[in-house]
Amino acid sequence: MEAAMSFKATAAPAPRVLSFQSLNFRPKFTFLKPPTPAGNFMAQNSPLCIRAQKSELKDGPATVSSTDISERDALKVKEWEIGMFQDEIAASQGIRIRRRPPTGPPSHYVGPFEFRIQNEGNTPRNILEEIVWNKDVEVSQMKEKMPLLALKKALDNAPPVRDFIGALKAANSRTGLPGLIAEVKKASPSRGVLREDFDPVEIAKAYEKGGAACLSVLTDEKYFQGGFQNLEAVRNSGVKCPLLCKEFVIDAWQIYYARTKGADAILLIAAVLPDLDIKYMTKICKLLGLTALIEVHDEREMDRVLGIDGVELIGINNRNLETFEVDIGNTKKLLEGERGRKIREKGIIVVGESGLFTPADIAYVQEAGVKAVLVGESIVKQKNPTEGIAGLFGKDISL
Ligand SMILES: O=C(O)c1ccccc1NCC(=O)[C@H](O)[C@H](O)COP(=O)(O)O
Repeated sequence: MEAAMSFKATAAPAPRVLSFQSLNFRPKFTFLKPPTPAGNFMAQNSPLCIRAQKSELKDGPATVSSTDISERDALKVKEWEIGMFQDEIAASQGIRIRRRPPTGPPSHYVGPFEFRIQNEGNTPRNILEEIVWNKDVEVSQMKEKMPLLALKKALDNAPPVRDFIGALKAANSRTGLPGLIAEVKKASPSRGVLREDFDPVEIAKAYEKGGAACLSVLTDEKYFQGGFQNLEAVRNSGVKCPLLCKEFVIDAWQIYYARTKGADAILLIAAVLPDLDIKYMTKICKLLGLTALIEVHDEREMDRVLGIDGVELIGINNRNLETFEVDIGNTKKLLEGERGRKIREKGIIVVGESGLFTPADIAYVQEAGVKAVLVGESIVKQKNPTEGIAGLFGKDISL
């Protein structure tokens, strides 16, 4: 396993620089241009594509004496302010997930009780927020080991991209049933370990044999016991189904990384990413030939995503990632009325995700309007996942 992949997200994020809050220090922000076809891509760090201008750091802001504050400290101040700015934008779009702990020490901090109480905002509000905060640390460490330039070079050796949406449409027309994205998933925060004897390649082959159109491979290690080594192994195993990299993407760097490991598609979660991120990341996906599966969970997220040009594939998650509650009625609710009409008009393919166990569940979400489904637990838990697929659809869909 290469160095970048051996990382486990246990390290604590760098503490925020609280003492600078009181300084009257206003940064200028630069919204970077989207990537050009020539690959003139600059925003390798900030998901919101916002950068403090470096020249400003050199001269120092007018309101703070440049002898008081080193360039390094100034950079920290800017990073802190940019972080605040990101969360403000996200909150204005109804996003409750903060990108990182707002102040003070990280959640793992075990120092004096009073200090912990003062900083209790640093405790994640729910599991999704905890995952995102860990991912923030993990990604920044991985980026240090493998900067974007190196990743771009690695793209030359990546296997060719396969048509994810094409495979779903073909399966749908062939069987008259939703195309199946079968998930290679060992464990999850809500269900614990789903399968002890977990061999990702064996499971992937069994899924393909059972008629899966595409596969979803969990790459998060800490919460799902997945990994990029699984994605790479499945990709190199001869399995032909296009692969979704099931990650918690917070940074465009991860999209490049997923492509170098053989992904054909990647998940973007609207509960985590503001519109600007989704727009920007969708463009990067297009540039790399990847399909973006944009996941929504409620009406507000669906409306935001429907307002974004170029969206081709939307997943409706029946699992509330903050509470773990699963309700397949969610798919129906989000496809009713004007939203369903807009989706059909735009030719967007909808994927029903999570909590699908029986042929009746499949029929229900198909009736609601989905052309594809994403299924993990109900098939990965079966001794023979090939038979698990037949059981889920009520018939052999490999024919
Ligand atoms: O599954 C979880 O517990 C979970 C928790 C936090 C964030 C994401 C989570 N799951 C991702 C998914 O939505 C599912 O893996 C996927 O849709 C398949 O669901 P299922 O068929 O119910 O395994």
